[in-house]
Amino acid sequence: MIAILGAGKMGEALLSGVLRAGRRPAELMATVRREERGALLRERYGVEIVTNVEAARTASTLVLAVKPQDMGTLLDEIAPHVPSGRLVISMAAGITTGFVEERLPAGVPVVRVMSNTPVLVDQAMSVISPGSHAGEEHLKLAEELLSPVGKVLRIPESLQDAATALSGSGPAYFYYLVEAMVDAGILLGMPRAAALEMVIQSAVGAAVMLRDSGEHPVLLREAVTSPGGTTIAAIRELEKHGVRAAVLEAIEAARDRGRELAGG
Ligand SMILES: NC(=O)C1=CN([C@@H]2O[C@H](COP(=O)(O)OP(=O)(O)OC[C@H]3O[C@@H](n4cnc5c(N)ncnc54)[C@H](O)[C@@H]3O)[C@@H](O)[C@H]2O)C=CC1
Ligand SMILES: O=C(O)[C@@H]1CCC=N1
Repeated sequence: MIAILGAGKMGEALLSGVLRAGRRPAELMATVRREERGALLRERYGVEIVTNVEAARTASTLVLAVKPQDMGTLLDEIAPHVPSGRLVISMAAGITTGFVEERLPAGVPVVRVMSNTPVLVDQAMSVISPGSHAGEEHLKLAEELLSPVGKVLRIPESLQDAATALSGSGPAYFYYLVEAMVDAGILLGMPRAAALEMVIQSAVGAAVMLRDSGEHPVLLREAVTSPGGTTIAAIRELEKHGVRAAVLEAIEAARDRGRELAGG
């Protein structure tokens, strides 16, 4: 039995993905804060909605999907009810396995995961790290849970905040770029719907080429950039406005914010 504690955006996305991957609703349970949310999840997925304490007592795998700021309260609530041998998977940004371990009974295996919203379309990037009591079998269980909804990569926990900044938040940066490009289309007099279609298809085409060609992104960009042509005129402006430096600083800021989150 897998329990998702705090089934909000990420928790629901994982729940739906696990069901798409073939698990039965009877193998899953979820917890929520608001009753209406529970009713909606029960109706949408047919899963049982239980209390955090019931989930902790019953499920063999507990997936903690509340916001980092709510993690301490949730752990204090479930700690007396988590029997040994349970696997605890934490999905929260910034929360270390040490933070979880010190609030749970000694020896509980904890795996830290950073996934992202493309879980919803089975294209997530999930990076996982073991806590001090998690072994190969626990990492395998986490991989089993996450691989049907995307790629899974093992990394040392020291890189988790960087992964959060890169791939956890990553989809937001691409959406932001798409928004800005559509605005540029509007500036140039393009109807919004047409601009959006062009930008989305260019993004999908570029993403599929990146994933499937095996070519380095620099080579793919160079192939678009004709001598004396249009693309280099745009690239010159991007360089002039320090877009690359802005990306480096933005992702570093996201990493630093992740480091602060466990502190509240
Ligand atoms: N949104 C994103 O793109 C990503 C989020 N994350 C992480 O996933 C976690 C969840 O994020 P979201 O799904 O975006 O947040 P969310 O706010 O949509 O979901 C959290 C849910 O937990 C519920 N909750 C809070 N305390 C509770 C408690 N004590 N018992 C039961 N339910 C409780 C809330 O009512 C809410 O529905 C966060 O820790 C975040 O850092 C990770 C990767 C990407
Ligand atoms: O913005 C956040 O804090 C969460 C973590 C990664 C993506 N969203």
